[in-house]
Amino acid sequence: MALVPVQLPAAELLFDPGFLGPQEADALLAELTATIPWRHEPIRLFGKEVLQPRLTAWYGDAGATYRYSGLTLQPLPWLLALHALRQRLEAATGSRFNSVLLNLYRTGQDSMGYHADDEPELGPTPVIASVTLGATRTFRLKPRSHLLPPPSALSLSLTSGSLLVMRGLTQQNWLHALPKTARPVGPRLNLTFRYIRG
Ligand SMILES: O=C(O)CCC(=O)C(=O)O
Ligand SMILES: [Fe+2]
Repeated sequence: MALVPVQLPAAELLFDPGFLGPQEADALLAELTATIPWRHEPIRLFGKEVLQPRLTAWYGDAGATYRYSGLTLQPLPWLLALHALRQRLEAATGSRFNSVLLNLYRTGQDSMGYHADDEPELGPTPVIASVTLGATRTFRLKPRSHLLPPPSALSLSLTSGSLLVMRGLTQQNWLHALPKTARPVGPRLNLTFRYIRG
């Protein structure tokens, strides 16, 4: 399948529900779930130290260090499967990536709050390629408060094997989140490929 634009004001969003086939997505989910040294990182939230509601891992080229929420993450060297996925994403998007953040949402209680991927090392108009494996979860985008009149929020159902690309002004004008769900859902693994400026 192919990347198709998703209409969103003051943003550039593309979606391909079939970037990976179902069997390929299942096989990659099983391999990565088993082989990644998952970390459960603390973050500071309103001055208090708490554990993130998800497991994470960071892979990339040497030197692609990533700072967020007071953490400095050193990348692990590329696994073969992640390196191969990076090459396919570079071909599909025409953009380069030197790192990937993996998030494992173990259950519907794991989540990610509203944020923008707007760390300085990503630059002003980052290209973020987001691949989903496993359970379908709802991804939400809401406009930042400076967008007037405020456009409507958007919910996208991110299914296994799908690819969502956020680029252009998306991070400057919108926030995104992966909310908890009360539905009983299995694990979901999300990979966001990024380019960190050295
Ligand atoms: O899990 C997702 O779909 C979103 C992950 C995300 O926003 C991030 O890693 O910055
Ligand atoms: Fe994000």
